[in-house]
Amino acid sequence: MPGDNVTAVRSDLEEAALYFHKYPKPGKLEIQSTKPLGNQRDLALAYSPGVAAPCLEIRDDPDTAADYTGRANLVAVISNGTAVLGLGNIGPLASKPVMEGKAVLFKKFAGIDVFDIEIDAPEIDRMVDTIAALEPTFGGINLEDIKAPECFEVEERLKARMSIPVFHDDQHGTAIIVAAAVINALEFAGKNLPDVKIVTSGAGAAALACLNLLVSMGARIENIWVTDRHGVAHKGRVEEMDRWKDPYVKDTEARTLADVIPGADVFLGLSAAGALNPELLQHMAQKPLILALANPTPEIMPDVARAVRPDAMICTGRSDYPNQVNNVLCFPYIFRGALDCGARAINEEMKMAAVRAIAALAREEPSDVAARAYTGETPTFGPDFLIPSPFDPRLILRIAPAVAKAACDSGVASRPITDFPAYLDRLNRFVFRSGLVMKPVFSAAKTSTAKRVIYADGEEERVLRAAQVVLDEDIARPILIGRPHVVEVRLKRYGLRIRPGTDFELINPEDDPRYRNYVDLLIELTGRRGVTQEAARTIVRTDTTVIAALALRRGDADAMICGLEGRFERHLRHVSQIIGARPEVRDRDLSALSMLISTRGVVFLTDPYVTVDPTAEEIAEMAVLAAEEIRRFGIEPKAALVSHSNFGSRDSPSALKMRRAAEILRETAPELECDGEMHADSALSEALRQRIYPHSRLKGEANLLVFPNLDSANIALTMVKQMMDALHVGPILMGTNQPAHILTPSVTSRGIVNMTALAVVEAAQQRTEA
Ligand SMILES: NC(=O)C1=CN([C@@H]2O[C@H](COP(=O)(O)OP(=O)(O)OC[C@H]3O[C@@H](n4cnc5c(N)ncnc54)[C@H](OP(=O)(O)O)[C@@H]3O)[C@@H](O)[C@H]2O)C=CC1
Ligand SMILES: CC(=O)C(=O)O
Ligand SMILES: [Mg+2]
Repeated sequence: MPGDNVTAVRSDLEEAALYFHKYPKPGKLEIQSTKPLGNQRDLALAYSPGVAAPCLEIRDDPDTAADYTGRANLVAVISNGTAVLGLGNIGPLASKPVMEGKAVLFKKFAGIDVFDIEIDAPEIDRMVDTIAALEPTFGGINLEDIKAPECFEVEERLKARMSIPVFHDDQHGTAIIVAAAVINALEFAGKNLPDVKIVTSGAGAAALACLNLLVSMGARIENIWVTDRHGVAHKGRVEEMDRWKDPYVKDTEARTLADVIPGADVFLGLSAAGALNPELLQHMAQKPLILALANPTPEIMPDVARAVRPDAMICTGRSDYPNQVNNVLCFPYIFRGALDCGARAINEEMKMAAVRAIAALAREEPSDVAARAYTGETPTFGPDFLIPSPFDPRLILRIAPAVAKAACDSGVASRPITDFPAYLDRLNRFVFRSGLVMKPVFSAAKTSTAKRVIYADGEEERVLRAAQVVLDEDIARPILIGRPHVVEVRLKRYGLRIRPGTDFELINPEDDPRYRNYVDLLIELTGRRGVTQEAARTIVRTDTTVIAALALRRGDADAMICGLEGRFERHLRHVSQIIGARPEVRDRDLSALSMLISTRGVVFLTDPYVTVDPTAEEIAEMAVLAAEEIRRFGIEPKAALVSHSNFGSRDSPSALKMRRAAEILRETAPELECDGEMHADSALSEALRQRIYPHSRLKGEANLLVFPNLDSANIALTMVKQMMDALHVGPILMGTNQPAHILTPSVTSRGIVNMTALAVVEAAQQRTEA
């Protein structure tokens, strides 16, 4: 009955996905203007009468559309809804969430703008005519979730008619990533592509394109067996046969998947949930490769497959298991490369370049920067790491240039790239501008050996929500300080699944067995500063920041997070007294670093929270500590000592202080790319800096701004944050003897998760150094 499924019990993930899509605004994307529209003049430029000028330029020279409109960076993700994931023919309207999803992935991973277009066109002619008519709007067409065999003819005819890349993602995006996984898996298993037996479940868009690409790479047709819902594609079969399946038809008595799977080296599932019976795996060859790629539920779940074949290499299309073989690893970057050189098509050379780049990236030794980012825990090439993770920031840096180069070499680029190092530099800047900057920290946190994070504000809704996320994501093992009855009621109220005891440890400030020890430690640490026995007892009962710091100091936790309520200075006083400073900064104040992530990029600021008026020596030290912290993100620091004076233009005390700090840094930290004193705009613009002082040691854009005092740093932080709608990660407290962070009352639950990941990475690093 229609609507029956509405009453079906939804999983937590389904509930969360519905909420995610509905709030705070329905859907996943919106249009944003890239030009100011603040006054009459702007209106006259953007719209009538000014807009006529670019219109006429484009009329006279169509190539200038790339200069005057967003077309060269705009892709259409188009579906008719006939094969949506593995959900089948659910229609164009119901496909819209998937297409919006592809659109945001294009934007996030490769900075490409997308209009998602869902068309009511089940028939080939209508689909082709509709899509071909869109050519003036777009720089490329990404066909999505259109069923076989119609998709093959649609793509063929559009490629012939259109002069922009037309790429059916489910065919070629999938084929490229499958080919990369196959290359790497076979190397690991010690097998050769021409010799391996490949059996498919599915003979649709994705499966046939994968086979065609593997054949072009050396797989032999006689070793390939294709099955679908009607069984083996065999000679004489009439059901669901077409000219695209014909090359794989076998003259055979075999009829079912069970008949053909014995001895198979590769199972390629691009069909539907549960299509592979686990028992069949027993008959596959040694070290088989199982690609169970149906979405959202694979042909077989990895743990079920692993139980039957411990020697297997297993891949799925999902993000919650190792080896995610999903076309998201390909489509953003192949289009990035194609658009950047104005490719008129995506040809075989470009596809092969993508295959090689992806396969090579999985085996690549981590670069210095990546190794730092992953704190040496980068998964290395092997059965559980056959292909890179979708969040690897190097994907765009490897795939896009390889694809663009192949386009230029094969003659399809209308704007060939001549300076590849400069192109790579541009892509690098994109990586650091996107929120991907937090990803290496999350990866490192997941593999950290020091995961116990204690939260002073354990009754707070934001902390409870963050605790749920860090547990789900395996980032940390939370210890919450809070009264059990309060925590319990709130967990229920917010619909959170985590429970004390089983999922996290709870310290009851009113009654905890460790209370005596904590009081003794506090007296020991502060006794000489006049804290009496009675005062210590009261403090430990009432101040959760003190409890968190004492727990950390005693080794009951690896890192602490506090500061959601009350004044920063109060928390800082406790942290300073109980945790203290690292030996090398013991005679100085602690300091803080903040990261701002906006659409314009990532910038770090120090010190917006702690030291009111630091000396030149303290400023130099802060810069060194901040640089160390920034390297944790896999970013090479470029520091500017900012001032109202620009390279000696003023001689006020604070200008002299910053000049002196620059001198100290030149002597004590020559490896740090750093200069000053300078204006903030000179720091952020190489062109401006060059005009004033062409010999600066700082090249490109500074990513670390070191301020002369608390006022300037804090005002800059809050102003930029507000005006740029930037995400604040921090404050990151620097110089403490153990990882301890004092957040601010305005921090969001997402901010707490970010700081937790960072604290866990710091704790792991300290443990390694100890
Ligand atoms: N991981 C990834 O990156 C990708 C995964 N996919 C997944 O692959 C699957 C197929 O997508 P696509 O090729 O675009 O769709 P198509 O509709 O073009 O093809 C589906 C194929 O699967 C077959 N099939 C369906 N159900 C079964 C079953 N129970 N047993 C055996 N065969 C079956 C169909 O056979 P018949 O014709 O007899 O119905 C058809 O051959 C989907 O689950 C999709 O999510 C697709 C692209 C990328
Ligand atoms: C990943 C994808 O494109 C699909 O499952 O259809
Ligand atoms: Mg798809």
